[in-house]
Amino acid sequence: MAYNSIILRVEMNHSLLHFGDVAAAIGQAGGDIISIDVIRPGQEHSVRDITVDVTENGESLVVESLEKMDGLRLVNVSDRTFLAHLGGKISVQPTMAIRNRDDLSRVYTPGVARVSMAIHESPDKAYSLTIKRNTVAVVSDGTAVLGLGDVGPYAAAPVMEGKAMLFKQLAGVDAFPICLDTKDTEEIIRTIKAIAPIFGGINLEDIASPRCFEIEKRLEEELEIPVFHDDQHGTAIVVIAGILNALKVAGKRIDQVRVVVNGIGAAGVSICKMLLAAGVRRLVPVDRDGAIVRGGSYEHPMWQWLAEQPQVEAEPGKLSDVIRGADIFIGVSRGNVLSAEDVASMAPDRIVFAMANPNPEINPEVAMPLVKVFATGRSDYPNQINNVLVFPGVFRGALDCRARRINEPMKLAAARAIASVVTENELNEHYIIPSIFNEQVVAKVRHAVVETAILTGVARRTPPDFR
Ligand SMILES: NC(=O)C1=CN([C@@H]2O[C@H](COP(=O)(O)OP(=O)(O)OC[C@H]3O[C@@H](n4cnc5c(N)ncnc54)[C@H](O)[C@@H]3O)[C@@H](O)[C@H]2O)C=CC1
Ligand SMILES: CC(=O)C(=O)O
Ligand SMILES: [Mg+2]
Repeated sequence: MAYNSIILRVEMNHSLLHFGDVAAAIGQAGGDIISIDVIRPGQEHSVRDITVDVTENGESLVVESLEKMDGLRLVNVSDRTFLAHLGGKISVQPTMAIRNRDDLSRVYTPGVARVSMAIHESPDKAYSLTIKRNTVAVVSDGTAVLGLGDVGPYAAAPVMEGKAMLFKQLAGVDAFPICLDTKDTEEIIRTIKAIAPIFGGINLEDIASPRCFEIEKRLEEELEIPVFHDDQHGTAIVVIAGILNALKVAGKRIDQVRVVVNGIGAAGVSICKMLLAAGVRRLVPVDRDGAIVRGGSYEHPMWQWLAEQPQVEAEPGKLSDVIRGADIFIGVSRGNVLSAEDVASMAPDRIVFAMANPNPEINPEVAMPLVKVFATGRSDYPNQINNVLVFPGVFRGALDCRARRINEPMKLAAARAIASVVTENELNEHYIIPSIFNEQVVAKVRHAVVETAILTGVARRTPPDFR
């Protein structure tokens, strides 16, 4: 069950009610009291902040029940999630203070001019003398934000700020959100190329398909820094990591399972490609109109590519037809598109990854009793399959070895590294993927990425710990 956390500021008249009455009313309305802070004590009146977890639609029930109470005034209701966003979630900090004119003349004019000329003469020095070596742009046009769809660049910003926080906290990478007010492929490419000089890497985020494929391909060809579409490759890498471990739990082999991938957009295409590279022999890609079949003809270039792969099944049908007998369902589509009957029709010891955000393809409470292994993209259930396990370590590694690009062997190595964090002894149906707070994740992904970049010749520098 998903929860929101709210803070209720209440003023109580003690001649008419006690705190126990208020706590009971909150409990009866479905709220779970987490903490109580006395803001203003008093014999006759007091003011308290009560922090309460409520179900996604439960806030109004709690508020209504308190509003009905004699002797209680509800001063304010605040949502802790919104409070965490006030003023945005990141800021820029200088690396030194400017305390006097001497400092000023070194970090700014006239001293800075010598540094500019040094970079002008030798552009590579941008890596040692500017923020380039540790800075990534998180770029979105706001057209496929989580599973919310085309909500625009302003609404995309909180998600991109969140990604920037995670880059910094988990991997020490300085990431900056760039939300573009254009949906034009050429303009997006031109803009990213124009801002690239200050960045050591480009993380594309929540850009709708199919334009995301062209944007990434062109930028990879035309820029000398790594470009990585997180929703495609970050997601595919973490899915492969999860599948490798889930198959061990289910006692199945990757070359023997039948896999249904629902939602063949940015994430779905990349997942399908990586599943094929990892050895899947029976694949059923499904989008809104049903299965994408071998031999079919499609306008979408990546669907056409899928239709030409020998491992893709030729049988047409809607999701509820083609899911019958499948060993694995991977959803990267929309919330609530998979029914309990669909899941029950799959093969025994089935694996379901329902990864649409924020609402998975099926309610976890409904699905969990029906499957061997269940995972979502969310942090409030076991087995969080989320690309946050990937992008911090991948960019840490790519920046440290100054990789020109992030190639397929580097992605597969990252997936294996994530899977390896869960040891054979620890592995079980509720623990197939490590937590994002497990410190080994970034370290192992970084190591795998650097090692493979060096082996495949895309590294332009060998980090000291690899010499
Ligand atoms: N857990 C994680 O780490 C990640 C989760 N996601 C989630 O996956 C979903 C898709 O993300 P993207 O690929 O970036 O979006 P996208 O917009 O590129 O692709 C979504 C695809 O789903 C299809 N679709 C929509 N409704 C469908 C239905 N009822 N049945 C079958 N297909 C349907 C669309 O036609 C489209 O092809 C979103 O909910 C997103 O939040 C995406 C990336 C990472
Ligand atoms: C996690 C993520 O990147 C998404 O849901 O779009
Ligand atoms: Mg995303």
